[in-house]
Amino acid sequence: MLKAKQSSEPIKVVIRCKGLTQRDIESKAREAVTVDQFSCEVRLHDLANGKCKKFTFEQVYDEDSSQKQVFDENAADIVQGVLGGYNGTVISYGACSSGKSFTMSGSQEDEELKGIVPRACKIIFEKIEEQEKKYLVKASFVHIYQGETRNLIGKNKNKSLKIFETSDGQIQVKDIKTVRVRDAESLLKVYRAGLRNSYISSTRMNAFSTRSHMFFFITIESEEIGEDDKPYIRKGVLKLVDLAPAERTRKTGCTGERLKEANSVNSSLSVFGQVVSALTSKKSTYIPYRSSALTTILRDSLGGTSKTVLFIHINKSSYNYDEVLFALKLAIRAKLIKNKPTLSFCAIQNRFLSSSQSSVKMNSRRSRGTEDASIRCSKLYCTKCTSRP
Ligand SMILES: Nc1ncnc2c1ncn2[C@@H]1O[C@H](COP(=O)(O)OP(=O)(O)OP(=O)(O)O)[C@@H](O)[C@H]1O
Repeated sequence: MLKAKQSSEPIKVVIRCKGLTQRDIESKAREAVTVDQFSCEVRLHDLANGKCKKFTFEQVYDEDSSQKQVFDENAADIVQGVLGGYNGTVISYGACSSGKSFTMSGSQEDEELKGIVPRACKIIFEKIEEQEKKYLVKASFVHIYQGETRNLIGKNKNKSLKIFETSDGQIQVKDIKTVRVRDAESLLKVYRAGLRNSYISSTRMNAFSTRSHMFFFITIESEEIGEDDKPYIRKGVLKLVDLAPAERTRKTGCTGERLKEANSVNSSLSVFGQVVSALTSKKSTYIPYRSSALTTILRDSLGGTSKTVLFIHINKSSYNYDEVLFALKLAIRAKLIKNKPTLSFCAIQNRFLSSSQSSVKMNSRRSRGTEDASIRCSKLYCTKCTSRP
């Protein structure tokens, strides 16, 4: 694989605030966070002693931000990049009930409240329709529950899947279920089917709290004829990641199985924080990606070749002061992570997408047992890889 020198760019860190809930108001909580959307400053007020901490980011959304605005200004470019042959990642991080799933999934019924995933599904096929090229779109949906990676779709949902590294350094999930899709509706159907299988429980903070880290992968390949009249393939993988909440168990009041889940999530999020710290510290010589399944899967997204947006969600209530401070400190560090987005553009020996099918063309080659979540070059059809500006 020939690799041109890629320029590095920081990952984009976006703060999204959620206002006081009825419950906050009833419990006499006050707003501890104020936002200046023009200067992109978040101010965290310690109401007990009148002190205020200030943090500045590239993009900050107050509670009145619309789902469309959030998608258009942050995720649309990532989706466009994936259609063009880059890997792209959107990560939704935050404490319990801070709005992570609202940002990723949103409402299924109300068009205006639809989140990033349904909007991405729609726009992918709108863009494909505008092109002359042939496309192949595939989806996978896995989650990490109590440290184990499992399919959220397909038959074997209880099987623990192995994550491994190939000889050329790619991270793969063995036996990941992959579905080929022809339109936005089928893609969204895969997502919804997976969501129905996800683990959601009621906690003191949220009646529908996510108990596992969820990864929806959309792989897009397109075929085109290059300037040398030979066929080429572009391949990009979109990772849409809804993390389980960083949770103070004394606040959420969980016990038994819920407590085990929370401890497992907290430990993987702690490794997430360590990876962010290691990537942004001049002193560190080792990045502990392998210390959790979560960071192993996210290796390409944090300090790798993906274009990445990290949403940090915060509750404005004074009740959440400690969690907000923790999340903002993580966000400030994450701003310093640099990725090197790399185009996957491979010459192939034969055209592999049939011209008799419309819009999205299906690949006739046999599917492999293992599908890759972050592959840059499939040896199945690659004769050489190169990069284009
Ligand atoms: N920006 C927002 N505007 C309006 N409602 C919101 C917003 N963010 C979150 N909500 C509402 O707050 C509630 C909790 O949000 P959500 O389930 O997305 O939180 P979460 O961070 O995913 O929670 P958990 O970590 O417990 O799974 C939901 O009812 C959701 O609709």
